[in-house]
Amino acid sequence: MDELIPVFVKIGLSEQKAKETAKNKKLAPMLATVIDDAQVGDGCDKDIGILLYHLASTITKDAAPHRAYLVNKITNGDLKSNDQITAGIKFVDDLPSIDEKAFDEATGVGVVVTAEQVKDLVTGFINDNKDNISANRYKTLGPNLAAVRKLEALRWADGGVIKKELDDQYLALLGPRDERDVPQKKKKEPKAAKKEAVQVEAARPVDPMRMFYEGELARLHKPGGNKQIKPELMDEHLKTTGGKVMTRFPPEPNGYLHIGHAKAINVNFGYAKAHNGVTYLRYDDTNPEAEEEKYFTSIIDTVRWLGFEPWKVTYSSDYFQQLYELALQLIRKGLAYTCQCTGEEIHAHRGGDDGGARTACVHRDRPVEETLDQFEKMKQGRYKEGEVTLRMKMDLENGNPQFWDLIAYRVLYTPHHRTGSDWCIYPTYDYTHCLVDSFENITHSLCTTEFIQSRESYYWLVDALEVYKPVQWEYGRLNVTGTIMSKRKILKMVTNKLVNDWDDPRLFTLVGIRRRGVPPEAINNFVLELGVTTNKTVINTTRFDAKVREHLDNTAPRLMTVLEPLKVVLKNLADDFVEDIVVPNKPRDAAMGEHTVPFTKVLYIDRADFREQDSKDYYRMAPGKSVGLLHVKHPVRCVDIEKDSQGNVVTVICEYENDVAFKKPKTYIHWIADCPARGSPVKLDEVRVYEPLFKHENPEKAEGGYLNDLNELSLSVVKGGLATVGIYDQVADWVNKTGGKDKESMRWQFVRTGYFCLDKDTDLDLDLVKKGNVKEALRHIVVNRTVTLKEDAGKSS
Ligand SMILES: Nc1ncnc2c1ncn2[C@@H]1O[C@H](COP(=O)(O)OP(=O)(O)OP(=O)(O)O)[C@@H](O)[C@H]1O
Ligand SMILES: NC(=O)CC[C@H](N)C(=O)O
Repeated sequence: MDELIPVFVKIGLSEQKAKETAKNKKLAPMLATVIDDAQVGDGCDKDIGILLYHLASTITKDAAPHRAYLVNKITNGDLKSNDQITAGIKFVDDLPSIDEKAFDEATGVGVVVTAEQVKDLVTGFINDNKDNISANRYKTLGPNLAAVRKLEALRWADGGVIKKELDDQYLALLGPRDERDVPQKKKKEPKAAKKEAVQVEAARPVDPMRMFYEGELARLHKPGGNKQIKPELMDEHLKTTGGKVMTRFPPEPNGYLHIGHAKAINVNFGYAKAHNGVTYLRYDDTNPEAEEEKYFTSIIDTVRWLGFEPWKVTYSSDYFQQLYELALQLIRKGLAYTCQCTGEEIHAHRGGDDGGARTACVHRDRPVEETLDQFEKMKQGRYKEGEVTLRMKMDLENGNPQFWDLIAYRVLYTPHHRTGSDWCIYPTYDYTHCLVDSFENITHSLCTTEFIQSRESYYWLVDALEVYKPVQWEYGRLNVTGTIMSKRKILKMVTNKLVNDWDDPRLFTLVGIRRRGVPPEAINNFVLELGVTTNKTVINTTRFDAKVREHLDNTAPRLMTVLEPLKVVLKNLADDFVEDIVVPNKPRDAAMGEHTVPFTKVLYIDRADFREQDSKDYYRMAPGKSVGLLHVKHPVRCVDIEKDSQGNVVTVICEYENDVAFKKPKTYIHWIADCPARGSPVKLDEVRVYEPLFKHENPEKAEGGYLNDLNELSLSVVKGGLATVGIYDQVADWVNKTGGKDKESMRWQFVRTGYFCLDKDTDLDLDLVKKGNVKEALRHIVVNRTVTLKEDAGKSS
C-alpha cells in the first residue's frame, strides 16, 4: 500500500511513520478511510492528523459504526486530545445511537483546564501527601503522577502540563535528587529464597477498596457539603444522620440480579463502608405489574451472599402516603397538573426527535383546584388506566430530554404485592426516587450513567418541595459481552424454556453464576478491580472466568476424578494389593489438609490420557510408554491393550515399574483405584459441563437476535464419571465448616480437568454427614463445571 505513504505524510506523519503505517495491513486501510471521512486527503493541520491517526489505530470493532461521528468530532475541534478520543471510542462502543450531550459530557468536550487550576490541584495534592513525599522522596513521584492524573478535575487536563507542575513542586519541596533517590540495587539472594520472595510479592492482594479513597469516588462531597435550598434542611439532615454517609442499593424487584448489579452493590455498600457509613437495601417497587415475591427474596439473599448486610431494608411503597401528600403540595404550589393527553400526544409535545420544538399541552395551565379535584378522582379509581396522569410542571425551554413535564403519577389497577388495592395511583421513578432518597437522608445517591440526564429533574423536584437534597453521582455500567443481562430479556429466555430457570448456570444472573460455583469473593474482586469511574466498562466473559480461576486456584481443594474412565490393570501387582497414599488437598499448602486414597492393581484413568498411536510430542499413556501416576512412587509402563469386538480399547495392561531404576516420567496423569472394599471409586451421577450460552460476542446483534444465537452445545451432561474417596473427606470437612446448606460452596479443582462445584440437585443428607456417615449421606452426586482449568481449555473443554 505504498501509494498511501504520501497521503499519510500530508496529514503530518513523518516519512518513517508513514512508511511503517502503510505496511500495516489493518491500520493502513482504516487510516485511509478515516482520512476520507475527514476529507483531508489533500492534507490538514498536523494536530488534526495526529488525532485522526490515534482514532484509526485504536477504534474498536463495536465503535466502528460511529467512526464518521468521531471523525467529525475531531475535525470540528470538539475532540482535542488522544485521551478524549479514547473516551469517545469507549462511549460509542456498542451504542445504537448517540446522545450528543452525553457524549460531550463523557469526553470532556468544551472542558478547559487552565495551568492555574492544575497548579492549585497539584498544590492541594502535595499538601495532603506531604508526609509520605518527604519520607519517601522521589520514589513517590511516579505513583503520585498517576494519582494526580486520575483526579476528576484534571480528567481532561494536558498530561504534559500536569507532569511539569508536579516535577516543579517536587523540586521545590525536596530539592534536587540526591543519593537518597538512587534506586537501591537488590542484593543477590540465593535462588530458593529469591523465588519465595517473588511469590510473596505476587500473592499480596491489591486493596480492592482503594478506589473509595482515591480517584473519582474519593472526591465526592463529605456529608454536610451539599448545598440546600434552605440551610435548615442540612441542619436537620445532619442531626438525623450524625454526619454519616448514607447510601442505598435500589433494585426494581422485577427479576433476579445480574453481574452488573454486583457492581452497583459493591459501589453503594463499598462507598458507605469505606466511610463508616451505612447502606439501605431499598426495593424500588412502584410498578406492581412487574413485581413478584420471589424476586424480593432472591435479591436480599443475593446481597447477603455477596457479603453485604443492609442497614435497613425498605420499600419505595413504604412511602406511598408521604409521596401522595407531597404531590398535593406540588399541585398547590402550581407545579403539577393532571393531563389527559395520550402517550403519543405527550411524546409529540416533547419534540426533539425530529428537531421539533417542545409544546405545552392544553392541560398545563388548568386551575389548581381542577387538578386537585381530578387527582382526587384518580385516587378514587374514577379514571381508567391511561386516561389521565399527573405531570410535573418542569421546564419547556430546556434541551434535556429527561427534564420537562415528566409524569409523576399514573393510574394502575394491578394490586400491589404490599399495599394490595389500597392505591390505584402509582408514582413514577422520576417522582419517587429523589424523594425517597430525601426521606431516607441519603448522602450519595450513586447510580449508573444513564441517569445523568435525570439529575436535573431529581434536583428540581426536591428543591420545589423544599426537602433535603441528596447528591446524585453516576458511574459507568458494567456490561459483559457474550451474554445477555437485561432482566426483561432473561425472563423471555426463561419463559420460552431456552434456559432452565433464572439460576441456570449458563446465565450471568447472580443466582446463575452462584449455582455454577463462582465464589462471591471472586465476583466482588472482579468488579472492584475493574474500578469505578464514569466510563462504561465492557468486559468479556473470559476475563471474568480468569478472575474466578484465580480465586479457585487459591481456595479449592484438589480431587482426582475421571470423567470418561478407561480401565488399567497393573499386571505385576497382587490381586489384593492395597497401598494407602496420602494426597494433599492442595500441593504445597499443608493448611488445606489432605486425604487418603487406595492404590491397587486395577485403576481407572481418563480415556483422554491414552492413545493407541503414540507420537513424539505426546507424553501421556501409549503402548510401550512409561508414564507417572500422580502421587504414586513409581511410573507404570503400558505393555498391552485389550479391545472389545468393535475395536475399542477397553483395558490397558501396564507394569508398575517398582523393580527398575527410577526414571522421572515426562508427565503424570490422574487415576482412581478400583477398590470396592474402600468404597472406591465414587460414582459421579451427573457432571454438567457448560460452554457459553451464545455463539457470538454480541448476541443481540446476531442474525435473528439473541434468541436465535443460542449455542446448542452450551450444556453437556456426562454420566459415568468417577471420583476418588477423597470426595468423602472433603465433603465432610466442608459440612463441618459451613453447615453444608449452600451446596455450590463445595468447590473443587478436579485435577487436570477443571473447577467444579456441587449442584443443588445433589442428594446429600446433612444429618448423616454430621453423624459421621458421609458415604451414605452422599447419595446422588451432581456437579457443575464452574470454569475450565485454563482459558484455552485444551482437552478439558
Ligand atoms: N450493568 C450494571 N452495571 C452497574 N450497575 C447496574 C447495572 N445494571 C443495573 N445497575 C444498577 O443497579 C441498581 C438497581 O437497578 P435495577 O434493578 O433497577 O436495574 P435495571 O437497570 O432495571 O436492570 P436491567 O435493566 O439490567 O434489568 C440501579 O442503581 C442500577 O443503576
Ligand atoms: N437511580 C437509580 O439507581 C435507579 C434505580 C432504579 N430502580 C432503576 O434502575 O430504574
